Amino acid sequence: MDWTRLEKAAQTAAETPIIDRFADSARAREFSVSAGEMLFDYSKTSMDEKGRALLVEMYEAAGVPARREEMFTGAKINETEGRAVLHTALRNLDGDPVMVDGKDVMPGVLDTLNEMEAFAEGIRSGRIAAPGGGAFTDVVNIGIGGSDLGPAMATLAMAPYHDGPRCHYVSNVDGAHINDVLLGLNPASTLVIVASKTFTTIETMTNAETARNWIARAVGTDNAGGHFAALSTAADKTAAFGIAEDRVFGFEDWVGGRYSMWGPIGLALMIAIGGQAFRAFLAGGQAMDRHFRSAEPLENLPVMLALTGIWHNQGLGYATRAVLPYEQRLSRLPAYLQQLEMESNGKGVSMDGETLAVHSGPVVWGEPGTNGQHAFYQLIHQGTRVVPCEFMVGAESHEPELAHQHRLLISNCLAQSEALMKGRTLDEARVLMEGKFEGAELERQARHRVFPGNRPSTTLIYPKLTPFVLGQVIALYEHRVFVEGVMLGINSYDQWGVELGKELAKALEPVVAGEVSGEDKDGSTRQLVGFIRRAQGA
Ligand SMILES: O=P(O)(O)OC[C@H]1O[C@H](O)[C@H](O)[C@@H](O)[C@@H]1O
Repeated sequence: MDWTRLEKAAQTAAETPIIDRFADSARAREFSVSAGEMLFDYSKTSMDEKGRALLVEMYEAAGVPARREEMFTGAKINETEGRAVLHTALRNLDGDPVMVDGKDVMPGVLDTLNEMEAFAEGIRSGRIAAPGGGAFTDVVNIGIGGSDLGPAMATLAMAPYHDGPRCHYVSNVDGAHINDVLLGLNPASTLVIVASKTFTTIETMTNAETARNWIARAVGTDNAGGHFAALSTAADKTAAFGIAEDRVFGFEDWVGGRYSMWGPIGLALMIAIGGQAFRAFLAGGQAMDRHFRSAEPLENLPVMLALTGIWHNQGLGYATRAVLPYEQRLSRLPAYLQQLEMESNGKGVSMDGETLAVHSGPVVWGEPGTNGQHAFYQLIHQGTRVVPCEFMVGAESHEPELAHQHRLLISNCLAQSEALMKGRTLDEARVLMEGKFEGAELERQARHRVFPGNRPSTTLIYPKLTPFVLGQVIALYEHRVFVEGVMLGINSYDQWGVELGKELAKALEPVVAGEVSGEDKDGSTRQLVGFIRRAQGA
């Protein structure tokens, strides 16, 4: 990969102010791409035709199209774990064969989907009732990371379609989390879903134990099992926990945790919105898969989203990107994308173990607009670092009676990208302040009101945040991560970087408990443990 060539091309292109590019009346159209009814406009960036051609050349040279076929057809592209990467099979609703180790995985995927649906509809209708009688009123999903963020994000996003029992999510090992969630619930009518791919994650297993005690105290140990279901790849461990086989929805190791909401990990979402809406969500993902697999690079939305990301991060050195949904119901999307993007592409070595020649994936962060405007946009507009912004907004809302609010929302979204690009010159700021100040004070006041402008942003517009559109958006971001990962030459599907902390936490627990001295620890760690133990009166 000729990263130096990209850096030079990007720096040269960035010398032209973004706004000047609109002298070409075709700029907006030519630097936009659509998939279905969704439009991605990347014209408010410094990317020019030459730079884009280079990016496409690099995309081809990295072998992305061939790798993409390998992913869709079940090759073991997660090389460090020797696994296929087949979350796309979970939304392959037509059941076209997908082979792993010579076996078609689709019959199993579709059977599990049907079983999940039968269970979810049973819970929704009350046909599957609590052991003491009566329908379940509340569902508590206990999981963390990929076993939490997807369904939790989507349950919020799909509020207008939520007609099933209330759904709650507990992830943190901090006892405050489960305590506060359970506080308002009636154990006799609560279903607990233990969601863990491995069924070994300490946070989840600890919370599951707490929930089991809470249920058992109220309904008796014998009845507790009827309040549980499990989502996991580890059938032996779910059985050992005491969850009946017909309450376990399994999946295979070729589904990564952060890619797993399309299958059993999406059960709580399915209970919330029903099987039909959940299938519409899958269909949205499947539509994006087809688009990604067949469209030429310049017509390919995930590819262009990825190439814009590479342009900003590896080309121009912008270390972060902000995801700014103008959609309150996507309030957890930035957190979801943090795991998806940073756990996938935050790697320092390439697939073959060599140190990366360029920076890995960027820091991803964000909040919904307009909230962020009243908080951190100050830095985005006037700070010394450039933060490429990814805006997204629906043309329509679910609240037709509040159309004026939606107009305000859209106007704010579009105004922000316009303001970032245009900025405000010193002359303009001076004119604004004339009459209020004069002389040196006018000069000083004006300078504070200058916006450098020329700050890049992209905007994704979709018709309305339906289950289908949510599926498209999530699959879009998954494929963007894939393309960026292949171009960087890394394995986007392992996560060794989370292991060390887990190991050390395990070793520290007896030190914190005072059972082990901790003499081998560094001075800082010893000091912190000592302080905590004294504060606890130990
Ligand atoms: O689903 P689980 O096996 O409980 O894993 C939950 C999460 O924890 C791990 O540490 C990984 O970093 C995540 O990728 C994963 O989603």
